[in-house]
Amino acid sequence: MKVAVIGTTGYGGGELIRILHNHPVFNIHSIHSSRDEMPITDEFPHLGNIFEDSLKKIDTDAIAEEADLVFLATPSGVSGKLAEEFSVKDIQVVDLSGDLRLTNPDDYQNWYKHTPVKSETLSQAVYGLSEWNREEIKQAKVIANPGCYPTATLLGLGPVAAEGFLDPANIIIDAKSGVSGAGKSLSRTTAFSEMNDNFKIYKVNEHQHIPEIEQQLFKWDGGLSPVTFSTHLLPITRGIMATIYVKLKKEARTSEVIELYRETYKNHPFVRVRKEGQFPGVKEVCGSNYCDIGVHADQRTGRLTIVSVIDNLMKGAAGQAVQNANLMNGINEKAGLDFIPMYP
Ligand SMILES: NC(=O)C1=CN([C@@H]2O[C@H](COP(=O)(O)OP(=O)(O)OC[C@H]3O[C@@H](n4cnc5c(N)ncnc54)[C@H](OP(=O)(O)O)[C@@H]3O)[C@@H](O)[C@H]2O)C=CC1
Ligand SMILES: CC(=O)N[C@@H](CCC(=O)OP(=O)(O)O)C(=O)O
Repeated sequence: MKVAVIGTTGYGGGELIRILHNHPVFNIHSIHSSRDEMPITDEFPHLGNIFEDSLKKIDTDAIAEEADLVFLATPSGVSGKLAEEFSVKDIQVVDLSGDLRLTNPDDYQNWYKHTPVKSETLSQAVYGLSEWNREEIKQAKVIANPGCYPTATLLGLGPVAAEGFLDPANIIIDAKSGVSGAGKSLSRTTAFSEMNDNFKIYKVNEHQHIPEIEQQLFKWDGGLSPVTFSTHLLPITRGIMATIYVKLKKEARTSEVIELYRETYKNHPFVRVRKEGQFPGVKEVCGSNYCDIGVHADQRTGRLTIVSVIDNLMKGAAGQAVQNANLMNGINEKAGLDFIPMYP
């Protein structure tokens, strides 16, 4: 199958090339940029002698005519416009941005401060949380690939939320991300001297991933209340850790919760649940599509601590995008993604 990538020169786009280069079914047919045509190696020298195609202009008619599937690794605001054009053409779309994730356009306007996409496009988009929406993804033509923080958070909360076990008003998500989560554009916050040897909270109670997390949580359990969600910048390149504190409606032992998580994810190869007493670190998933989860039920406070880690560029972006493209096309979910994490 022929695939095209737009936004190829970004971190998510670069990661798509790394995955797709070895994919058994998808062939990279064309790569695109909003800038002048140039070899991809001018932007990404690490691809030298491996993948040296030239970037082409973004012509949506030509792309849809030649390719079977397009990945949009473009910023919010840009992706939505492209998705509107592609959604009426004969091509599958996987969008890595936040433009198609929120079903309520007012939420999108409020949290992203951009004009929402047309309702005809939005209604085609299926939320691509692969482990929880598999059957819908298999039928989809347009995928809204989940955000990096929502992926870690929702995979961590899913088993207890979907069973209706959560005490509604006590959900606190303390999340931390590596700097590549912010993309490659220069900014004061991500400058070396600001970020190195530092640890900062940002977008306090106003992060754009809050409505995305709540949208899925409320789908699992309509009785839940708004969540507290905090984001921090870690002085590392890749990785997200979401440490989640919840209360369950009835007391449970750690071993019982682990059993629930293992049962829930038993047919999902990319989620690994740690044994009692063990918790994952971000390095244990780095460069891979895995989400690793550890849990502990504190008998003293009655709270459950859930720790969920992913690589933001893989399971949090390009990896899950390819996983969804696999599902959409009836290909083995692990195709192109069967990497052992880079360790140490
Ligand atoms: N980084 C991460 O961990 C995650 C990112 N995402 C989302 O994935 C998308 C890509 O993120 P990321 O790769 O980090 O971002 P980057 O900033 O690293 O790259 C984005 C790319 O988009 C292209 N672009 C910018 N403006 C335009 C435009 N007007 N028209 C067409 N293309 C444009 C640029 O390529 P060029 O200049 O060549 O056109 C740029 O390289 C974003 O929507 C982001 O929110 C989602 C989950 C995690
Ligand atoms: C570390 C860091 O800055 N991360 C970014 C993630 C942005 C992102 O992925 O944006 P959408 O999913 O909304 O498109 C942030 O917190 O805004």
